[in-house]
Amino acid sequence: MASRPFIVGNWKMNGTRAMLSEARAIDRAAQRHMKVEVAIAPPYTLIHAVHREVEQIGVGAQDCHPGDEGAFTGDISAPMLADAGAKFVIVGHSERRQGHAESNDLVREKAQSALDAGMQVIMCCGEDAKTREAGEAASFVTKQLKSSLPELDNAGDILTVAYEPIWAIGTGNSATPDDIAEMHAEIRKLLVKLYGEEQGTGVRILYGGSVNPENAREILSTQEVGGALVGGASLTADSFFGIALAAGDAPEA
Ligand SMILES: O=C[C@H](O)COP(=O)(O)O
Repeated sequence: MASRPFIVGNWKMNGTRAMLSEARAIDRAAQRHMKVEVAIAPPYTLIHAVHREVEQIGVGAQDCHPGDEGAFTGDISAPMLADAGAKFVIVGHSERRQGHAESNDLVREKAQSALDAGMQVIMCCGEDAKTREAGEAASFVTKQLKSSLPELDNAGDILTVAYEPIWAIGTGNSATPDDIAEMHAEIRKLLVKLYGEEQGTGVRILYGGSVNPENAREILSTQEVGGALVGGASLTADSFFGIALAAGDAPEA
């Protein structure tokens, strides 16, 4: 089982070169707090620049096309991302699944493409409010995940799962520790079933959805939470590192 908590900032469609100073500040803080693994996924336009500026943190992408190259105007392939310095790709984020009508099959192809290009994958999953209210959150998420995950021999080394209930994203309304623990236990069961005991328990399961420096400690000490996928609060080094500090017992910066 990977031991260090993994704190990933998803900058979404935010950031110009002016944000490179935040990336540098996050990197400096990460160099002082090695008990936590820190990464950011800036927009495509900043991946190479961030990669060149940082030493300690991981740099990844927020999506990729499933193909390697071709006539796909506006798309970016996994090999291009790897070439730009990306070490991982987030796939299946609800903002892609909903806003771009991405199916589980497409998400799985994207994940495979990222892995083929030598990168790791952060696979997102999560239910909407209606599904949770209907009491179907666990069955929805496990089905979504099962259909989105590629076949793997070494899942523990190259795969991270991020549980992000859609109703918690950007709302200030994070899921309760009990709800998170319950869902992560279901996800862990599925991972062990798909990849076997050793590899399945090695996959880190992140929680995402309104994580901030104030609620991070409670969320990150919840059973089976291996880290956080952070949106809004990852946009400044101060708030993002407040979360990273809560993830470990590192001294204050
Ligand atoms: O990828 C990150 C998640 O969508 C969470 O976003 P948030 O922290 O702004 O709620």
